Amino acid sequence: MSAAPKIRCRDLHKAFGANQVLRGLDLDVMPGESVVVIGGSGTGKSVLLKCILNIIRPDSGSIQLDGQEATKVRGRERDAMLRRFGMLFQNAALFDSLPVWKNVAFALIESERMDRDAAREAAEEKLAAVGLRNEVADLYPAELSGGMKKRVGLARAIATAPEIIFFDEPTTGLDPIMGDVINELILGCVREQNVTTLSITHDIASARKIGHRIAMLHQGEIIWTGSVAEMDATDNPYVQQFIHGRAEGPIQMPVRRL
Ligand SMILES: Nc1ncnc2c1ncn2[C@@H]1O[C@H](COP(=O)(O)OP(=O)(O)OP(=O)(O)O)[C@@H](O)[C@H]1O
Repeated sequence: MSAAPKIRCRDLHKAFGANQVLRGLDLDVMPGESVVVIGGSGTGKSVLLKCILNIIRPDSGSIQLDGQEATKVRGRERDAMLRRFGMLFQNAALFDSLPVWKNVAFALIESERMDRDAAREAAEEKLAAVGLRNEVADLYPAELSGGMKKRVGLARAIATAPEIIFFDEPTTGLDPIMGDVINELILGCVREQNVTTLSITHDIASARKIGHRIAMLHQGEIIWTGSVAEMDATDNPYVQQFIHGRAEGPIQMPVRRL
């Protein structure tokens, strides 16, 4: 691994009104590294991804991609930056009105102006890479199971051969076996395409499998980071509570007692 991070976040702050979500967040993701951000519901994991994707503008702080400040780019420069990313959304976010192959080839057709035949061929190749047969190419998203939708979402995320892929809850809503199939596919993509990935998940089994490094987000900051083995060995009470899913501990969930 080279010494310069692919993604470098420093002292990120983001509030929505009185709700201080990010409060001085620092995070580095090295080239070819797979980092998984864990943390409770509403801690700001999605806000962090959206800040890096330049969908939400942080109030202050810096986000650098290969050393280039990402928070300031606008217009075409921003579009060019976004094209370097692939994204697998939590609900796969497929276009219901388009057949599977057009969903997969969407960016190839729209941004890269690939002709129809070449785009179809590329889509079928990516579908095969995620274990889906050609017959699926002409189906519509409504005809797919949740696991198939995730695979199609993954095929779309890798279609443009991005340098960085974001995975937003890649296994949520899937049974453990299909969840593991998706984890394996993610690992395969990371290995074969040498991409850098940043994932957010509640699923500790998934984090263990796909993460070279785990980063725990709590109260707007990354409070702990380390390998899976270090996560298991740490006596950090926040990490321990989270990975063991205990209600009791330093992390207080805002629940109303009846
Ligand atoms: N566009 C927005 N406008 C106002 N508040 C927002 C907006 N986006 C997020 N928030 C708030 O920011 C906080 C963090 O939300 P976020 O979606 O990042 O949480 P999360 O860690 O991804 O949670 P989960 O694991 O439940 O998906 C929440 O309190 C949420 O209400």
